[in-house]
Amino acid sequence: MMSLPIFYPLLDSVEGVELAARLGVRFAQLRIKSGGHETIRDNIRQSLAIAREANMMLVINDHWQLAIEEGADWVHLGQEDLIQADVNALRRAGISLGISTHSQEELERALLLNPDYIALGPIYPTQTKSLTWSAQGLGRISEWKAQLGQIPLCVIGGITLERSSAVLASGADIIAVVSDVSLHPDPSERIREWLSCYC
Ligand SMILES: Cc1ncc(COP(=O)(O)OP(=O)(O)O)c(N)n1
Ligand SMILES: Cc1ncsc1CCOP(=O)(O)O
Ligand SMILES: [Mg+2]
Repeated sequence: MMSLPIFYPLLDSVEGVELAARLGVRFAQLRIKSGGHETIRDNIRQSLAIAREANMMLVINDHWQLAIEEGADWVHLGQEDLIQADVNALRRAGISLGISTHSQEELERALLLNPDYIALGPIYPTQTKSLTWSAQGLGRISEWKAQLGQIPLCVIGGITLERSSAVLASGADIIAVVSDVSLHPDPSERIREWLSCYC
């Protein structure tokens, strides 16, 4: 299993992808939650072109069909996305797959799909997404890690640079962040700070 970068920002626009690529981020996600089909396609196409040029791995969230059509290398799917998704079609297209999990049952279901990373969240309370799951806490990270073998463990939810050492010490391999970058008064500076800790 390939080793993936620690810092994994989730971005909601082509501009965000452009900024991350320019600053040297190596692994990022395009997470667009609204907009028409063709607008989303256009955003995916532009973002993939920017990422390719910068040699940045870009994960497409949710839009697995567009990801196949636009030649993406990575897709992230949640449990509800998996109900509709054709994972075999993703595999035939050579696409690597990250899957969200929040419970033991979801983890067992996700592992059957041979994922390229497993995400666990929310580790801490988050304002970014309304979830029925409460904060998992650091103990769950170690529990997940013990079951994953070589599969990288990505953690998400309320994680800040200040909390990063604790989640890594608990067994996380990858740290996904939204608001620690997007709500920072200076997102470029925050990305630089993350990269100075985890290049
Ligand atoms: C790295 C990572 N982890 C979790 C998620 C959440 O996926 P999902 O549960 O499908 O929710 P949405 O992001 O689609 O709202 C993620 N996108 N990335
Ligand atoms: C999409 C998602 N899935 C679980 S928590 C979360 C949001 C993470 O955002 P933040 O880093 O701002 O807490
Ligand atoms: Mg989703």
